[in-house]
Amino acid sequence: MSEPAPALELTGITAGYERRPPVVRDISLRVAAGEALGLLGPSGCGKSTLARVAALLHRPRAGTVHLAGRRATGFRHRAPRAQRTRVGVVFQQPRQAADPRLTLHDLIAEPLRATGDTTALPARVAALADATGLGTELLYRRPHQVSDGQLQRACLARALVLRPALLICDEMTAMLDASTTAALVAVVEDYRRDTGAALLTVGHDRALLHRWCDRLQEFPRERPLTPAP
Ligand SMILES: Nc1ncnc2c1ncn2[C@@H]1O[C@H](COP(=O)(O)OP(=O)(O)OP(=O)(O)O)[C@@H](O)[C@H]1O
Repeated sequence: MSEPAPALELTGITAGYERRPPVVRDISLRVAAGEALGLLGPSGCGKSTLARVAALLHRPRAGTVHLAGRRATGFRHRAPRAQRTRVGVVFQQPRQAADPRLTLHDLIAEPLRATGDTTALPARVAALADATGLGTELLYRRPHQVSDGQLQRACLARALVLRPALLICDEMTAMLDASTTAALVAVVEDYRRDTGAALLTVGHDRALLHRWCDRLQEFPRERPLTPAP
C-alpha cells in the first residue's frame, strides 16, 4: 500500500508584510500524516508568519501549501472551505485571537455553526468543554470575564470543533502556567490519539517541544541581509 500523503507540505515559502522585505524566505517543511513536528526558532524569526501561511490565513509571496496532498494555495481568493476546515489553529495570544463579543460557548461553537450542521453542536461543544476543563458556568462568560488560561482552553476547543486533520499550535502555551500547559498538551495528545491528526507546533521552548513532538526541526537561520565586514 502506498504511504498516505503528508498532512502538510510547505514548499519554497516566502512571506512578509506589505512592501517590506520578506520575514520568511524560501522555507520548506513536511509533516507526515499523523506526525507531530516541532518547529523551533528564536523570537522574531518568522515562526508565527509561517504558521499563518500553513493555516491558510496569510497568503505567501511565493511557494505552495499542500494539505493531505491537495494544493491549498494559488486560488484567486481564499482556499476552498473544505481545505480551510482541515486545519485548526491556536495562537499565542488568546485575547488577540478571540472575538470579545462572544461567550466562550459561542466562540467554540461558531465554526460548527458556520457549516450549518447544528444538530451535532450541543454534544460537540459539551464534549470539548469537558475535555478542556471548562465548567458550564465559564462557558457563558465573555473573554474579559475569564483568565488567559481559561480563554486559551476555549481557543483550543474552538480549533478542534471541526475535527481538523492538522492542528497548528503557535506558541500555544507561552503565556500559561505549568499546570494549564500540561492540561492543554494532554488535550492535544488525546485528540491526536483518538483521531490520528497531525500536529505542527512552533515555539522556542526546546524541552517542551521535545516532550510533545515526534520530531524537531530548527527554523532555518536567516541569511544576513548585508555581508559581514
Ligand atoms: N502583521 C504584521 N505586520 C508587519 N510586520 C509583522 C506582522 N507580524 C509580524 N511582523 C514582523 O515579522 C517578523 C516575524 O514575526 P513573527 O511573529 O512571524 O515571528 P515569531 O518567530 O513568531 O516571533 P515571536 O516568537 O516573537 O512571536 C517580525 O519582525 C515582526 O515584526
